[in-house]
Formats: sequence, structure tokens, C-alpha cells
Amino acid sequence: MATMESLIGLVNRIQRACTVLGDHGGGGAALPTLWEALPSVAVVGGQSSGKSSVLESIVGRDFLPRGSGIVTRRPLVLQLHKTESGIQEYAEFLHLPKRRFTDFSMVRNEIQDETDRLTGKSKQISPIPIHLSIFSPNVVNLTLIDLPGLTKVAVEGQPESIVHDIETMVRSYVEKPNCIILAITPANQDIATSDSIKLAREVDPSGERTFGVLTKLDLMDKGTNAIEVLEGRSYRLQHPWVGIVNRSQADINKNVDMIFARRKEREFFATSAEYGHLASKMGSEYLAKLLSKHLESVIRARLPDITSLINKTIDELEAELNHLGRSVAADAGAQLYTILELCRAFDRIFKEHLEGGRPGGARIYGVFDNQLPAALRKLPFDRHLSLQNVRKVVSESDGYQPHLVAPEQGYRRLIDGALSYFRGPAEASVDAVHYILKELVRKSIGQTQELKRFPSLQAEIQAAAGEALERFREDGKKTTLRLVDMESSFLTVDFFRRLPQEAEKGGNQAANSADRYTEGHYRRIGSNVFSYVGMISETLRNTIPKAVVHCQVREAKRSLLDHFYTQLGKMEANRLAQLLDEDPALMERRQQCTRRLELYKSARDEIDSVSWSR
Ligand SMILES: Nc1nc2c(ncn2[C@@H]2O[C@H](COP(=O)(O)OP(=O)(O)OP(=O)(O)O)[C@@H](O)[C@H]2O)c(=O)[nH]1
Repeated sequence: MATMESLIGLVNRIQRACTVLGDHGGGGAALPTLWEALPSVAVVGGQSSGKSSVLESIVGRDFLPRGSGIVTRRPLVLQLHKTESGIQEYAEFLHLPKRRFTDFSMVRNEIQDETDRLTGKSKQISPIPIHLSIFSPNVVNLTLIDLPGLTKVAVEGQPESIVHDIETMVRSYVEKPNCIILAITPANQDIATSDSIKLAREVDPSGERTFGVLTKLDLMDKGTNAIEVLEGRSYRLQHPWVGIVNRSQADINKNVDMIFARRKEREFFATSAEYGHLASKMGSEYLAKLLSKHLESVIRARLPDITSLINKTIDELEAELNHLGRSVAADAGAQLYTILELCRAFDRIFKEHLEGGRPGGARIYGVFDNQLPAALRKLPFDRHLSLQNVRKVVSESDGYQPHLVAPEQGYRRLIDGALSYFRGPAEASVDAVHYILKELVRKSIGQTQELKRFPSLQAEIQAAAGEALERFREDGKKTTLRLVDMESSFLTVDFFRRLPQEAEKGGNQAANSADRYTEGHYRRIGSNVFSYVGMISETLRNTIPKAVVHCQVREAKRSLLDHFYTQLGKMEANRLAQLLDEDPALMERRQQCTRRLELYKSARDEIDSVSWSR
């Protein structure tokens, strides 16, 4: 079995580690606190009930600030470490790790200064504890938390809210199931009106973690005594009540020393007619031993829970840290490598969208299969090739000399005019695919888990990909428009050769030029042009998608970030670091997790070392 020293010492060390990490249970921490799992003893009582006196006599030293009003304004975590006899007593603050206090009045000043440091001179209170360790042969191993005295009225200079604030703070400590409550009540006050008992009853109705302490037994009116309370009949708790006689104000003024006061207290009980039979279970020394023993047994009982909490939390923290990712390397080479890896991760996802595995690629096909054919069908060739327009264009082309066999010029103009309509759908296809690709870039960035941490790099990839897509779009437009232009630069000769020759077909030699200008003639021209244009439309319906895929989709797949990679290669180290700037909230979270993980791991090591010594 682990010794008492090692068990309480273990908890002491873990508590100190908790405080260093800001895990002190006082505030509403977002992460589970180990502190809350550790047993501790909190001293609770109304103002002037004798809290400081009890603490000091347990320690056997004067070291707490005195004065009027609310003196204790931050929790004081007091860890007592028993040393071998003959060694000089000293105190140490966690916030001043290098300094050993042997003069205890300096300890008092430091508590005052350190309280003011956080709360200002405003006499506000703060839940962040001050940690004080006392190493002495005259103490037992014990951790006590001194809390501000419960009060009913604010003192001058202190805000009204302080009454409520103090209660809230004290409550936040004592309501934790692992908190042992040392409830101080002065004997010269009716126990029914005791603030500490009232609060203790609320948070610990069964009284299993409450120790009742009755102070000022020497100040009771003549003829009255506290036997009913001390023997547990007035107010029953699971643990026996302990009566205490501290130094009076007069003793303090006379600088009566602590060791002497302890002796006087012992004598008080030993010689008391009322309390003589309880003498061995009264007094501050007895209280210290009682608490220490109880604390030890509680720790022993809680140790398996604490260990499993620690193990569970370590697992959780490690999982979260994995999820958050490693922190970024510091040197430029490693950073460049990281950036390239992240870009590749993005690129992989982007490709999956295009090639299948993720949705998106099908939308591009939708452009070719639906939008483009629909747009081609809607082109206003009816209007362009109306009888009226055909006649107009053909006669304009003929000029003063009407065409003799077929209106060559007229055909050309009508065809050129019709072909120019194809530019619209060609450009629209390029644009439609451009927007789909842009959207897929955006989606892929969002879906790249590894990139989540790096908002700057996300923006940069988005911009670089955007620029690249813009270049591809330019190229796509040029190429598709060229396809259209190519159609007007050379007409398909065969088509026209295959057209039936009107003159021959008619077989009417009498047919003269006058006949050529009939409606039927123009209608035929119109319908010939119409079927030629239909043929072109069919061709473009097939070639525009090829051009779009060639210039945009294939390039996006192949070289979306090529340009960006070249830029990266030329970047200065600090620019690379900037790209890897993480979301500050995330960095903060990782740091918190890392520190907490260290705490829990060191706590686990501590516990392991204690288990070994069993
Ligand atoms: N005679 C006698 N006086 C006591 C006893 N306990 C405390 N006192 C006196 O009561 C006064 C208040 O005691 P403190 O120990 O300062 O009480 P406290 O609860 O810490 O007070 P605050 O920190 O102001 O809330 C001091 O003058 C003590 O000397 C006691 O058992 N007997």
C-alpha cells in the first residue's frame, strides 16, 4: 500500500500541475478538468468565523493577511508538506518558484500583493487560486483551500454584487463531489444561522463530505456549552464535529506564538469540565490529523477512477490532436513540402470530381448533352432564312448583275450570316464549363480535410486555380470560335455539288432568268442554306465539346496548379510561412490540447510511480 505521504503528495503534485496549466476548476473551462477529479479540502465559513485562525493553527504559523472587510479575495490553495524534523520551515509560491520564504510575514505580504495583482485595488474577487506550499516538520500532508468568507453585506468600497459573487465562487468549489468541506461555525453563534452549514447542507445533504468545525468555544456565554453540537445531536454529520480554540484578538495583538497557542488549546480541552471527555478528539492538531487521514482514504478510493479518467482523457486528447494535425514545421524546405502535399491532396479530390468517384463531372457532360444542343436548336435560322431575307440578301449580293445560274455570292453571305449565330452557343458552352470547374475547385477545397487548418493557403489555392481556369477559358473561347470561323472560311464543296441543278431538273429550256426570281427559287435557296447550316450545326455539336474538354477540362486535370507551383518555388521563406498561417482559434485549441495532454501524461506517470512504491 502506498504511504500517506506518497498519496497526498501525489495529489499535491497533480494539483500544482493543474494550476500551472490554468486547470483549477474555478472557471467554466471548456475542457474536462483533472482538478475536479482530485479530492481537496475547502474551508468555508462566514466572515470572522475563524477560518484564517483554523488554517493558521493547522499549519502552526501566522501567515494569512488580516484586516477588516473581505480579506481573502482569491482562493488560496495551501499545500502542506511534512518534512523531517530539524529542517527549517519554509514556504513557496507557485508563481514565484525560485523564492523560499522563511519569514512568514513576507508570505502574508505576498498573498496580499498577489491577490491585488489579479483583482486590482478594486477589492474585486477572482476565482483563480494562489498556490502556496508550506514545508515544515510541524504539519501533516494536507491540501486546504481557503475561500473568501461568506458575507451578507458588502463593505464600503466593494460592489454590491460581491455578496453574490463570493457565494457563487465558494459554491463552485464545494459543489464538486470530490471536495471535502470544512464548515466553520463560531460556537458563540446559533448553529441554525451558520452560513457554512447552510451551504454544506445544500451541496452535501447526506453530510458525508462535510466536517463541522466549531470555533470560539472559549467565547461562549457562561453557563452555556456546545456539547449538543460536538456530540452530534444538534446537527448530525457523518463525521464527528471538532471543537477548536484559536487565539483571541488579544492574543494576536500580544503576538502569542502558535506553538504556545496550541498548547493552550490542548490545556483548554484537557481541563474543561464540559469537554474533558472529548479532549482527545478536539483541537486543531487533531483536526489536521483527522483531515489528513480522511483525505488519504478518499484519494485511495478515488485512485482507480482518477486513473481511468486520466487514461480516457489522454485517448480523447490524442484523438483530437490527430484530428487537428501536427503543428507546422519551421524551416522553409519542410514548409514548401507541406504546401505541395496539401496542394496535391486538393488536386486529388478535384480530379475525383472530374473523373468520377465524386459528383460534378456529370454536370460537364450535361452541358454537352443538353445545354449545347438546346442552344443550337434555338438559333433563329427560320428568321435568317425567311423568304424575305433570302431575297434581300441574294439581290444585294447580285448587285447590278443578277446571278445567272446560282447566286454564289448570295449563298456565301447567307451562310456567313448563319454561321455567326454559332458563336453564341460556342462561348456559352465554354462559360458554362468554366463555372462548373470553378465550383468544383471551391467544393474540393472545402472537402480537403488537410486544408481545413490553413485558411490562407485555401484562399491562395482558390485564387491560383481561379486564374488558371480563367486562362483555360480564354483558350477555350479562342478554340471554339476558331472552329466556327473555320466553317466560314471554306465551305464543304461536296454539299453544293450534290445539290440538284435546278435548270437541268426543271428540264424546261424556256425557263429563263425571269423564272429564277420566283418565290420557289428563293425558297429553294433558303432551304439549301438551311440544310447546309444544319450539317454545320451537327458538326459543331460534336466539335465544340471536344474543344472545350481539350482546352479546359483536360488542362484543369493536368495543370491546374502548375503555375502556382512555379510561383511557390520562387517564394521567400516568410511568404511560405504566411501561406501556412493557421486559423488562430485552431492553433489555440491545439496548444491547449497539447498542454493538457502533457498534464495528464505527467499525472499518469506520477500515479504509476506511486503504484510502484506500493
Ligand atoms: N477567543 C477566540 N477568538 C477567536 C477564535 N477564533 C477566531 N477568533 C478571533 O476572531 C476573529 C476573526 O478570526 P479570523 O480567523 O480572522 O476569522 P476569518 O473567518 O478568517 O475572518 P475573515 O477572513 O475576515 O472572514 C479574530 O480576531 C480571531 O482572533 C477562538 O477560537 N477564540
